[in-house]
Amino acid sequence: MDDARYLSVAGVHVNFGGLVALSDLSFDMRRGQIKGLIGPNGAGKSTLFNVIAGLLRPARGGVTFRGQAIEGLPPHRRIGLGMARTFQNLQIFKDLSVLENVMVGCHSRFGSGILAAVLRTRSQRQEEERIRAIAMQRLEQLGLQHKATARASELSFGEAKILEIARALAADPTLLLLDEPVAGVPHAEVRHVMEVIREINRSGVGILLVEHNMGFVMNLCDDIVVLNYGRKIADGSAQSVRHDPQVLQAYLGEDAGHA
Ligand SMILES: Nc1ncnc2c1ncn2[C@@H]1O[C@H](COP(=O)(O)OP(=O)(O)OP(=O)(O)O)[C@@H](O)[C@H]1O
Repeated sequence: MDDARYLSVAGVHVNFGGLVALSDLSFDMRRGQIKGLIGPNGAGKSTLFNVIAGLLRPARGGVTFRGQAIEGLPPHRRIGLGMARTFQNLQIFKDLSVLENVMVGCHSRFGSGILAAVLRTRSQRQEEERIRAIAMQRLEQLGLQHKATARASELSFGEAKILEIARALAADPTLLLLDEPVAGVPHAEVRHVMEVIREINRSGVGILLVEHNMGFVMNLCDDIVVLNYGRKIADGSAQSVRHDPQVLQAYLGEDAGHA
């Protein structure tokens, strides 16, 4: 397998009726890197994310992950290959405990059949204990273990976002897709979320994230892909992207539009 093309998007084209959402979109992601996906509103970021995660099939083009073509593969099969994701809007179970929320994420890795669930066999109980232990490990890794028995609804917004990341991590991915990890997170908690993501990355997990918070993206990401009107207009380090005339134009143009 080619580490430089751990994830590879090639010539992806998506249209919704007459609207072209992604046009001949290509980029590669190295194994273990943190890559950001940015662009003005409507640029195609969510569409691209959904193509990579398997919620949307491109009209043309393909996606390979760890050398394997995955377009057409449903999301749960991608999890099996080592790809997990979080969502733009919080998708936690507020009435479950923090630990139980993470345990839900582990179930994509394990799975005694439905009969075992009904009979609650010995092997199922053992499996549940294993899942509980793994979920607890994830909480410890992300510094949320002290909240394990709290209801998810009691968490701060930043902690809830971290809980969602912990749940995705429970599937033991090698690539984590984060959809706006600090959207709505109060300024005071943003740095903490950034540290958590860095820590996950240090443990060997690659991160691809969509985010509007520019300071967050510039600080955190090794590389950044910039989209505008469904096309890639830049792909490189924060330093190079920050000064790219096309990128400046895309954002300034948008500001001018809102003025
Ligand atoms: N299901 C859909 N049906 C029709 N048009 C859609 C659909 N999803 C997205 N679009 C359109 O495709 C384009 C790209 O949308 P997308 O949501 O991918 O952009 P984005 O960069 O994620 O935007 P934002 O930053 O606002 O979330 C937009 O013009 C949007 O209106």
